[in-house]
Amino acid sequence: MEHVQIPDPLVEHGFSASVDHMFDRAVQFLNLSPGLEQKIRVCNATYTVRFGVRLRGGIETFTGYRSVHSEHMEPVKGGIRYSLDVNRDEVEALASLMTYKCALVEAPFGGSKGGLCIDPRQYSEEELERITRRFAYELAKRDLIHPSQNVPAPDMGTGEREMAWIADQYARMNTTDINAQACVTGKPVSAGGIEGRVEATGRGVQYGLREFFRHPEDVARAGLQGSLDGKRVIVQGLGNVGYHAAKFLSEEDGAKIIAILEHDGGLFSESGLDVEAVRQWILQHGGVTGFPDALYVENAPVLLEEDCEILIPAALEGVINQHNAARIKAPLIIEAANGPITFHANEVLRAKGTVIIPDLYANAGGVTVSYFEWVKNLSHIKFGRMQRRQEEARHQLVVDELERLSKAIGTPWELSADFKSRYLRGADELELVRSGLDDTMRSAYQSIRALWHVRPDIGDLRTAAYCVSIERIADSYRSKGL
Ligand SMILES: NC(=O)c1ccc[n+]([C@@H]2O[C@H](COP(=O)([O-])OP(=O)(O)OC[C@H]3O[C@@H](n4cnc5c(N)ncnc54)[C@H](O)[C@@H]3O)[C@@H](O)[C@H]2O)c1
Repeated sequence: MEHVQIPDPLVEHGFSASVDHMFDRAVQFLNLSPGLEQKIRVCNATYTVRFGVRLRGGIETFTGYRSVHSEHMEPVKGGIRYSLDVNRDEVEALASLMTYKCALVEAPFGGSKGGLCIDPRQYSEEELERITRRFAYELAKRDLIHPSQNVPAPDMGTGEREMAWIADQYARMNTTDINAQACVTGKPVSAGGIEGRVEATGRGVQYGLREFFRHPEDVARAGLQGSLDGKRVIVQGLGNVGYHAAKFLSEEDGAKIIAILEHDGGLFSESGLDVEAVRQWILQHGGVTGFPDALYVENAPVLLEEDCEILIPAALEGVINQHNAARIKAPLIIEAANGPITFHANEVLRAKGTVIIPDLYANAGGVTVSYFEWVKNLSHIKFGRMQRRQEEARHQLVVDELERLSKAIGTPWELSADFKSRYLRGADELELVRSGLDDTMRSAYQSIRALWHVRPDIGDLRTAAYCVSIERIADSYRSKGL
């Protein structure tokens, strides 16, 4: 029994509209008052800023945004994107996805997102630093960058470098704020970041897929069987998220990356691509063109329609849409990017029985590890130091007891030095981050699949994920008030 009005394809243009339609489908299954539904759905505020920077003997004016979707928990959290396509609708859609994503993985944040209309490839590092610092200044003076109010992170076109500039800019403006480092996450480890943040979103995609493949009934719903080993995978976008996901899946799970789509074309190899070699080629040449060990396809988007078991869009939104959805052959799609499938395409794929692991779950690894980084910054203690001490103390007790028992039974023996050193060593920061991420991805998937199986009328993992998330946000409003 579904009451969702399928919008006219000719009027479904916006990214926000797509996210809202997905929200609307989910709330039908929840018992919320219309007022509360509306409160959760709408974007609270979007700030637009235009600022000038002296560059190359003249003045250049830039437009940037920071949108806050929901403050049911603070700080609000979400990346900053650098791209010429950035616009108000896009940041609002991305901010709402952040709200739902944080609730799903129980990261205690509201949702936000920012963007700057810029093609970063057109500027030198020095110019980018000046532009970034000025943008950060504009946002920070309105508390849109702030450790307890609004904490950005990397997104398309930005990374550790930009986050370090933002953190430094904020610290200079707030010299007495002892928590200044927590104003942004995704910083380099040497500047208050955390091990494992750079890989986190791609790592989360891998952990999410592993969890999916641990459930044969779920795998069967996609018409597949077995494990990730040998599965043919197509990846769109070999940036931060796509590269790490493709690398880990091929190196650690035996998946075969048969196609990579980039901004300047695509690569195809039935026997599998060497992800590291392609990445190095892109870093040196700015794109995939000319890569020697694969078939080059100029019209890359057609590769989305190739035969494979798993499709991983990890670049832009709206790439699977009303024009190509019917031709997508992959039985399983994991949305590493935000919003890669429009609402219409989602309808077509649902009807075909394609299983979609949705963005709000699939790429939540980034915000999960950002949360660890934020906590590390606020606690002013190396992440895991307390756990490590406790772990070492517990392990020492076991070793002592084993040695005491061996003497007591009169057959003295000694633990090898190798065993002792490995056993006594507490987990390091990277291990703790990875295990925390794995745990988060596993438990979030359990909560979604439980609903997917118990309520067949819900129909798909995306709707189930929205239901879990919206219900948690509603609970927060119910307990705390508006
Ligand atoms: N970085 C994170 O931690 C993070 C977290 C959650 C979600 N995401 C989402 O993941 C997606 C990718 O983000 P990222 O951080 O990897 O960005 P990125 O800038 O590191 O990489 C994006 C890649 O996509 C490629 N690309 C651009 N246009 C393309 C096109 N038309 N066709 C194919 N490839 C194209 C770029 O060349 C680049 O290699 C975005 O949707 C982002 O919102 C990122």
